[in-house]
Amino acid sequence: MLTVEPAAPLLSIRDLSMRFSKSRSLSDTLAGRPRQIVSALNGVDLDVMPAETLGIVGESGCGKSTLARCIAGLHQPSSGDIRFEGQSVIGLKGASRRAYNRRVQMMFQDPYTSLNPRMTVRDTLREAISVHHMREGAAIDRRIYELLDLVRLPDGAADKYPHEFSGGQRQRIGIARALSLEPTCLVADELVSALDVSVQAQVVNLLLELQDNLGLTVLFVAHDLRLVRHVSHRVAVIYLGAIVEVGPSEALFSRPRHPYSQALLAAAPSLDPADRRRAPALSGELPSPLAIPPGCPFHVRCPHAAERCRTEKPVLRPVGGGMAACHFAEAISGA
Ligand SMILES: Nc1ncnc2c1ncn2[C@@H]1O[C@H](COP(=O)(O)OP(=O)(O)OP(=O)(O)O)[C@@H](O)[C@H]1O
Repeated sequence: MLTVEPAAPLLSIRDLSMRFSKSRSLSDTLAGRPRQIVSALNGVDLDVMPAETLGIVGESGCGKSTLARCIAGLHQPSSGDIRFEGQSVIGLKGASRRAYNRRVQMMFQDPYTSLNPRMTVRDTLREAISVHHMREGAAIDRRIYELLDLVRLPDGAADKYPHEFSGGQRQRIGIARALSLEPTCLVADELVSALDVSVQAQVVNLLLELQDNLGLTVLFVAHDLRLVRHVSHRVAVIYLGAIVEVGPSEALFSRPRHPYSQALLAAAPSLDPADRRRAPALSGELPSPLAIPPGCPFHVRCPHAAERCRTEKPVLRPVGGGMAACHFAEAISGA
């Protein structure tokens, strides 16, 4: 019988932690108080499959951007491993670091701040293409028009400056610049949250089309759960710097297994009212990442917390068709 091997992950993240040391106020310094440590990521385990769109959701301050930046090589994690096509990328230097940086491209909320206002689109794209020696001579100009076509901008856009474009068009230029390096993976951190809703849909649909046509892997970090549901094949839910649930998008949105995912979805005004009836919306404040609760980090806000949750940290384990880090996931989600 023919057996089909499951595809190997493009990115494999294991026990990834990122600690920042908080800058001290003058009075703390004078009093000789030590610097405080912010645990932005606390043992993230996550696989990202080739050509999938993986949504990353969680409350503000849960560590979404820090995770995105670690994956894109903009932060050096404090511990743990990130493997790309099976090879660790931690501590990469020189040509191998440049090759990784080319293949994993980060895109930001406001490309205006990352586009040089004194450079035309042509110069911006030419610079990106030349730095990585992707093309030479006349092939660079041909590639510039190809890229503009890919992001649905007219040829005339090449000789304009960033301020001559709308927010949505600038976001397209940001995407074209990322694509100019022929990446394997795009990391989109709140890519469209600064845009009007109608423009958001256009940019997101363009991203979906490119993802499909070019076989890109996309990490889609966003607050807007409806948007995440629309674009993602799978979704990872992050809480206080750890993944608490990951699974196929439709399954996760229709039947979340972790009480945090249940509460997060219940709190989202835009989702199906049937989802909202499932669980009470989030209560209490997000604990400070300076002092993460022991045991299950969610127990202080969890309506189902039991004694075990206060002492024993749950591991991410298979539940239903996905994974959840809750001792009682089956009982509370009726699995
Ligand atoms: N450079 C830094 N120095 C100190 N603390 C940081 C730094 N970057 C992030 N943090 C802290 O790490 C935690 C996680 O931040 P992060 O920006 O990753 O969260 P987030 O989920 O992306 O939030 P948001 O949705 O608001 O962007 C927060 O407490 C934040 O204050």
